[in-house]
Amino acid sequence: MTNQQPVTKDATEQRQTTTGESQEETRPEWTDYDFQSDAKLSVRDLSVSYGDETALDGISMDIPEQSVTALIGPSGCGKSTFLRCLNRMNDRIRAARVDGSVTFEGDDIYDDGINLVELRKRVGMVFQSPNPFPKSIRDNVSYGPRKHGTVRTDLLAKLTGRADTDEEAALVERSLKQAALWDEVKDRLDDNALGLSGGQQQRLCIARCLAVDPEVILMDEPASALDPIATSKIEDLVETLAEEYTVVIVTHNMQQAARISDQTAVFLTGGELVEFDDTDKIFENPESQRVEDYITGKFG
Ligand SMILES: Nc1ncnc2c1ncn2[C@@H]1O[C@H](COP(=O)(O)OP(=O)(O)OP(=O)(O)O)[C@@H](O)[C@H]1O
Repeated sequence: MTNQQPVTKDATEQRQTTTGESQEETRPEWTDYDFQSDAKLSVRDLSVSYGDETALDGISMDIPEQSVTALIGPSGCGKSTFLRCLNRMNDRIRAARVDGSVTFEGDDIYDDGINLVELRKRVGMVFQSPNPFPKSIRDNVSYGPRKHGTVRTDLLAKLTGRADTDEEAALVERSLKQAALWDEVKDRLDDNALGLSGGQQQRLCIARCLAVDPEVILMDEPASALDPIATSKIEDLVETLAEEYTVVIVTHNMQQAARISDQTAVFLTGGELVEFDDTDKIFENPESQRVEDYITGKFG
């Protein structure tokens, strides 16, 4: 029998927290991910609190373009808060205080004078529960382009014969095809969207997001309310979308993160980003003992 003591990866002394998560030193190099493309979004020293409670604590992270970045971690570690910071959705939460910067193609989105409507057009969002409008499938998709004036279909345009009817039809078709929904709905575009299945509704919400030509798509657990077949369709879709768009996705499902993402960021208790790297590296050989414990199901 050997006399060896069990050692952690970096031999850092560890303590168990009440959540079962052990505490260890966090090293900056574990989050300093050196990816081989341009950064679409650069986050620096981002902290968020809700009243007295810290939800994110000094996060710095670059998000590579045209790829899928997964955000994983136990419940309450700040994944959704982080996602909402990327298009300033936290502005809608009165108690939220945001410090630090998020740069999108050179501009700090937290600067005064940023046009939030334009920002959220370029950095779109898909939510956990499908939330189509109680309107026709067609109107759901064309709602954004009409609002932004990309297509004109108002009464005056119609009366003067200047309505962009063909343009609108083409945009609806393109967006529904991109969202892998066209074949299922092309013969019932005027039906109410609420009559679609949950999975179809979620792909419609993705089509609605795509219709305004975003560059980044933020997804907050987009498949968590769906059955396995609908989930698999969303996963396939996310991988396809990343050929053209930058996708950032929050998921509780680690197999899903491993299947569809190119890189994974692991957040842990206290709103801390512990490790960010290629997804294969995170799942096969993480640097942090806490990340390994989380991934192998020891807590969370
Ligand atoms: N609108 C809010 N008002 C007050 N506190 C909030 C609000 N949203 C989130 N929080 C708190 O901030 C912390 C982080 O929450 P957040 O939802 O970002 O975590 P999460 O990792 O996405 O959790 P989950 O996986 O359960 O969705 C939690 O302690 C949560 O209670």
